[in-house]
Amino acid sequence: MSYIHLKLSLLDQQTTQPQPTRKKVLLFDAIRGLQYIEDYIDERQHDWLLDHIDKQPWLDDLKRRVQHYGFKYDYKARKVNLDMRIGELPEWLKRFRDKLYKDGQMPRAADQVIVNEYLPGQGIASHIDCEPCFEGTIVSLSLGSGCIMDFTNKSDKTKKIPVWLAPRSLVVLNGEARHEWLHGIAARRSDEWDGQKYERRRRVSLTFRKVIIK
Ligand SMILES: O=C(O)CCC(=O)C(=O)O
Ligand SMILES: [Fe+2]
Repeated sequence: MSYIHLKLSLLDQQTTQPQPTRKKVLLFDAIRGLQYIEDYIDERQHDWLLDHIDKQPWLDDLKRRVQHYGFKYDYKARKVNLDMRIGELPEWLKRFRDKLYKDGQMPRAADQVIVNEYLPGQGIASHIDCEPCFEGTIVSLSLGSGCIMDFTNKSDKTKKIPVWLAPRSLVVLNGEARHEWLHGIAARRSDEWDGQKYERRRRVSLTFRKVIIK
């Protein structure tokens, strides 16, 4: 991509999707334990992280591409154990793992990270992250495109709450948000937010977790 293209795509990003104006931390009355932090990382950190991710190999055994760090997660068996340990998180991820811990976003430092890539039209089915596999705090950092994540109440599926995830934002699931609500991203090419339609672009997310070793 040429410099001009890059500039244009950044400009495009600024004008076509809702952008964070100032640091905003949102708590949701309806979903206890859900926290949304805009501008969790700055643009330099965002680009640095994406750059590192794009230098690593991707797995494409799912509908979307993923990278697993620390431990491999078995989506079919919904399990993770010591046999699936890959090793320490790479240095470039440790920085953010440490930041999350120091900022108090995670009570224990993460030892597993999954990177998900979503091209326009791709999503992730509604789910609750494996409860016996991972501790009670799950954190997800968004890069690239914004998108809507839907939260659906586990015991009343008519309760569905959309949350806009802007690039560079952090979403933190604890308590009910972690255990009583499913989260998912619809597989579509655009999102409607505040009465406006936003075309999706490539989104990359990093989900930080602490594995429960039995
Ligand atoms: O893309 C995201 O922000 C969430 C990913 C997710 O829910 C997961 O990997 O379990
Ligand atoms: Fe999840």
